[in-house]
Amino acid sequence: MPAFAANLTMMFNEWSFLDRFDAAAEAGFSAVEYLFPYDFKPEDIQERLVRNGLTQALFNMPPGDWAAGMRGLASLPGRFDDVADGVTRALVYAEATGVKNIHLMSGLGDRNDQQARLNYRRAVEHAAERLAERGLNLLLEPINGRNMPGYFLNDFHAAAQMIGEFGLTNVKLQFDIYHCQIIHGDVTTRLRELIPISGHVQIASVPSRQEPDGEELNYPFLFSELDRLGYTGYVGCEYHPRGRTTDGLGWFEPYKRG
Ligand SMILES: O=C(O)C(=O)[C@@H](O)CO
Ligand SMILES: [Mg+2]
Repeated sequence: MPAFAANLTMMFNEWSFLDRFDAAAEAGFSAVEYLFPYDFKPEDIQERLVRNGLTQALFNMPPGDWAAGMRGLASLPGRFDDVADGVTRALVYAEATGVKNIHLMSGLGDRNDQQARLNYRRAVEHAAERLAERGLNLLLEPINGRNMPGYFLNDFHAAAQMIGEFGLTNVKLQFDIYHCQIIHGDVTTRLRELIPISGHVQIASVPSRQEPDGEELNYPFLFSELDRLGYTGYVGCEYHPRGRTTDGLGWFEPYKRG
């Protein structure tokens, strides 16, 4: 049975950010993830994790100016020093939270542009080396172009090929099933191919990106498939609740912490 992490950027928005940890634990989650911790003190996040017996499953490196439309810096020209600073900042939060997986967003750009590919490779290699010193994984996530137009890493096959070329044991795929269904479809086949190189899985219904309890994908089947494939990482619930978060947790009943 998969272990689920509540995504506190999207779920439990009825509470302030720090109170979402308490609400997720109360709802039966044993782990949490979110996009960015950087507006909060590491020790305050640590206190909420410890108080609630929660595992920190994942967060992202600083993405640049999100409000201005930046979606990561790794493939961008002239931003290597900012990527390196972001790794330093993320590691402070890794130390406080005990997280084992950190996602490096690629940024917007053309994956066929040779210079962008070189920038990306340099950023990934730098971040991966520094994370490896602490026994952490660096995750790379393909994101669909409808949600993030112009995103550099917008294809699962290209991501897998790059991960193979980089050849770094702590660089892994972040397999967001929602994005995979939109980009490629044939999700079960992709899981069978790519779970061996994946360090984290995320879920949402398609097309609404709401609770994983209907629409295009049969999640109970996919959860069993993850078990059959021997996946032991977390499954991040990266969805927008239709209404109150707790009202939409019927799908989670069989999986919740007792
Ligand atoms: O958008 C997604 O999907 C994510 O997982 C976020 O972390 C943005 O990268
Ligand atoms: Mg995702």
